[in-house]
Amino acid sequence: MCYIIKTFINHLLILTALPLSCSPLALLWLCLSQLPMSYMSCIFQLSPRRTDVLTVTPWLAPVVWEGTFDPMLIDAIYKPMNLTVAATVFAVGKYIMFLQGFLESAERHFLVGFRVHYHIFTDEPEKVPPLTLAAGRQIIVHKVHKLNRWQDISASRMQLIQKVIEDRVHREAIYMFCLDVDAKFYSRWGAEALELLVAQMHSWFYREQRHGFTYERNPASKAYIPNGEGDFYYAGALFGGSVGEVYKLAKMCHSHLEIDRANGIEALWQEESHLNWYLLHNKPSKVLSPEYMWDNKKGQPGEIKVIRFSQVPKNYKEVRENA
Ligand SMILES: CC(=O)N[C@H]1[C@@H](OP(=O)(O)OP(=O)(O)OC[C@H]2O[C@@H](n3ccc(=O)[nH]c3=O)[C@H](O)[C@@H]2O)O[C@H](CO)[C@H](O)[C@@H]1O
Ligand SMILES: [Mn+2]
Repeated sequence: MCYIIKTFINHLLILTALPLSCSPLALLWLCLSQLPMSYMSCIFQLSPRRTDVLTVTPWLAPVVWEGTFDPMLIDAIYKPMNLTVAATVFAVGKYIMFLQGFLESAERHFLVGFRVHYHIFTDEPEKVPPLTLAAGRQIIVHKVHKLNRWQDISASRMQLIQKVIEDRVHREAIYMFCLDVDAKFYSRWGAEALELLVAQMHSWFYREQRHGFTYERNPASKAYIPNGEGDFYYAGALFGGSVGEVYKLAKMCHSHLEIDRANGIEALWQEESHLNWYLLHNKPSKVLSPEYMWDNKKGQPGEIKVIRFSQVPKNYKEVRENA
């Protein structure tokens, strides 16, 4: 505290020592640009700015909402680490139409200033748009077979995520995120999302009570969550964390999907149901607010100060295989 007061006094002294001919804007800029990190964090962080939403879980994981973090401070901490973050994106069948909008908007808002490896899984590699990416960022294309049912395409992601981590991501990246392709970025989606195991409150369920969540309710399924249990309803469209944690998650969800399949069971929301089971038993160390994967169909209620990433409206019958 002493240090901060001393720094503040120093800044006042700098100000008074400047020639009066300096414009007030230039003075303000000079003053702000001199502020050390500790002083900035004192200004921006030490009073609760969100009291309208849950900002910490009962297991003490932060819930990231606009206003709960200082983006400059976050970047100042993470950028010097020179991290590589992998992102898996599936664009199979007609979903290839979403890829360009996804990638172009990601280049504007997704972990800007970080090294990002986009792992694109598609049955038509020649249709991946030839984009020029920012320095340190690259696209890696993986050819996959198109499965017949959209449910299988969506669920097959767990197995392919597991495999790509084994093949290369474990030595190429520190963190990774697994993202739906039918969405666009609109605003900063940054390093504040990095943690060991990261999940997102589903935009349709963050105000619901537990009994309203669409968990799998069949006790014979490996995704079964009994009534009265559960924390949040997490989105299948976005999860991530350290490469090691995502590997454990994908491997277990894949194995549970296989066990269910062998027993002739398909959970209500396929891999999303298994993801919710996994996250109930392995609590995420950071929870992202619905800002991080919104659905514009819901408008913009007061607590959503920023829409960072949001689903593109689509006609399911047109884009999904065998819908
Ligand atoms: C916001 C959210 O939580 N979305 C989930 C939800 O609806 P969604 O409507 O978001 O599912 P979806 O149709 O977008 O499918 C999920 C993702 O699978 C990929 N894909 C799917 C079909 C296809 O023909 N080609 C293709 O590439 C693509 O990356 C897509 O973004 O339910 C799905 C159940 O299966 C998944 O759990 C989604 O993550
Ligand atoms: Mn989607």
